[in-house]
Amino acid sequence: MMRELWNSLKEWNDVMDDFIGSVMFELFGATFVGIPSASLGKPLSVLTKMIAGAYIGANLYTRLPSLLSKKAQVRYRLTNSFLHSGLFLTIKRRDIGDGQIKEVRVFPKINDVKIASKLTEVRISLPLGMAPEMIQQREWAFQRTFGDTTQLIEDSPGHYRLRIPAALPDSFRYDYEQARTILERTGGFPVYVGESSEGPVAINLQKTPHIGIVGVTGWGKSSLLRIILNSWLRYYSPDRLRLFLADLKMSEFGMYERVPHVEGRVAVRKHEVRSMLSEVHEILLARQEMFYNAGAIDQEEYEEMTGEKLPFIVVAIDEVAALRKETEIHDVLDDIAAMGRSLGVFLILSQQRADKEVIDGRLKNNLNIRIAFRMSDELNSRMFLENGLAAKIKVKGRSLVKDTTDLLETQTPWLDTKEARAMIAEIKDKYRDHRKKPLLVKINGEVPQDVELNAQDNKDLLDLVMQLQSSKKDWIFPKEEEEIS
Ligand SMILES: Nc1ncnc2c1ncn2[C@@H]1O[C@H](COP(=O)(O)OP(=O)(O)OP(=O)(O)O)[C@@H](O)[C@H]1O
Repeated sequence: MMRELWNSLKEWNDVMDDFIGSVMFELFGATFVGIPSASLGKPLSVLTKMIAGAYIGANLYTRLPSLLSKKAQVRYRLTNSFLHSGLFLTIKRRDIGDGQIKEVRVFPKINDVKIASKLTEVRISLPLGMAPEMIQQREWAFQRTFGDTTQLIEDSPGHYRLRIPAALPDSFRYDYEQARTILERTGGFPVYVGESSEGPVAINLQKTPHIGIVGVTGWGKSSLLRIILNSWLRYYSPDRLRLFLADLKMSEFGMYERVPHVEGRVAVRKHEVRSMLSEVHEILLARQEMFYNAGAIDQEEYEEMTGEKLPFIVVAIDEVAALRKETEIHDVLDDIAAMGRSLGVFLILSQQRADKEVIDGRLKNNLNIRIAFRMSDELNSRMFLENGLAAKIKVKGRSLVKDTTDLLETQTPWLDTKEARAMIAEIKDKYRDHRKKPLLVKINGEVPQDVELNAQDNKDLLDLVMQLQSSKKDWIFPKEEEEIS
């Protein structure tokens, strides 16, 4: 009871603070703090105070509604952050009262505040004589005031925009329709990565290829992989999407075994990953030749020229750090990272840390989409995102998504394993009789354009692939003189 009373008193006190601050701000603008009224010269003092009183009264009367508005609150909090971070110039002026020279502070000018349900934007311009670095080096102060994902953007020299995204909910359920809508709207080869305060987020992998997911254990990496894969499996047919999955923790990807979009078995041992990647490498080289022969520079152009749609190929590896000593594997990953975009082959690599002992610099540089859940410390976060914000994440499933330009705070919708399995069962059922085109069957160096397999052949081929993989052998192709019966 006492605590509640105390809390409401504190709340009231905060509101009053904000209110009084807003009044002062609205009346005197962002240009002056320190009003020199206390030291007014005797003869002028009464008169000036009367004028000031009348001015305050008139302003209060006309501006009261706007003083209580959210915009005024934003202005007040921003001015406060200018003040506390030292973002002002100190200039000398003559006091109108006593004629003495006094120091006054000149703050950046807040030109405009726009508040929408999902985003607040503030336009700021610098006063004459203020160096741009002064504001650029104080993004931290705005983040402290308005939240970690606040961004300062330079619109033109001396003119800045502060983007303040609305707060995200801590947890909400996965809704496929929401994912589908944004996948459709994004186009290319989109990946759905969660919800930001501005709505659902999808990124076109054809433009920004390869994803790195990092975060300490238990903060949402697997749950993100689940929503990425499940959204894709429902959105694409196996003729448009093929997955090569490796799960070195032997936990998350088990549920995707025998899904028609998934090639072979999920690799759980290093030698299985090696053999899986040698297959992907074959595909990479074959596509390279195929596109070259057709005179196409990438998958998009090849499809346009030939009218033939090829499947997007994704290699997803959960806990890639377990492979850090496997140079052969890393060579293939490097090749995919470097050439994969144009050939329609993409990587999703997930791990707990991002330092160079775990993932080499070249590979990391090619992971154009970086998604960080909570990270162990600022240094690690800086290495991955170029800022320390991921170490401050306090909500499970909350991540920072950085593509080549933007940094967005997102929340992964929650899809529990039971629901994910139910979705997968429906997908398996939907494609039960689907005749999947083999991704690549290399016979005597030829890549057949159209191989029709019936359901039994398809199953036999799949069983053979699985046998080969589980017997730890690499691909076996028939010798030149052998006939295929
Ligand atoms: N998007 C989310 N919304 C709500 N809760 C979540 C979300 N993501 C994760 N959690 C909570 O965090 C727990 C751990 O999540 P998850 O297994 O995805 O973490 P992880 O980073 O993959 O961990 P590990 O590396 O151990 O596999 C979940 O069981 C769930 O309770």
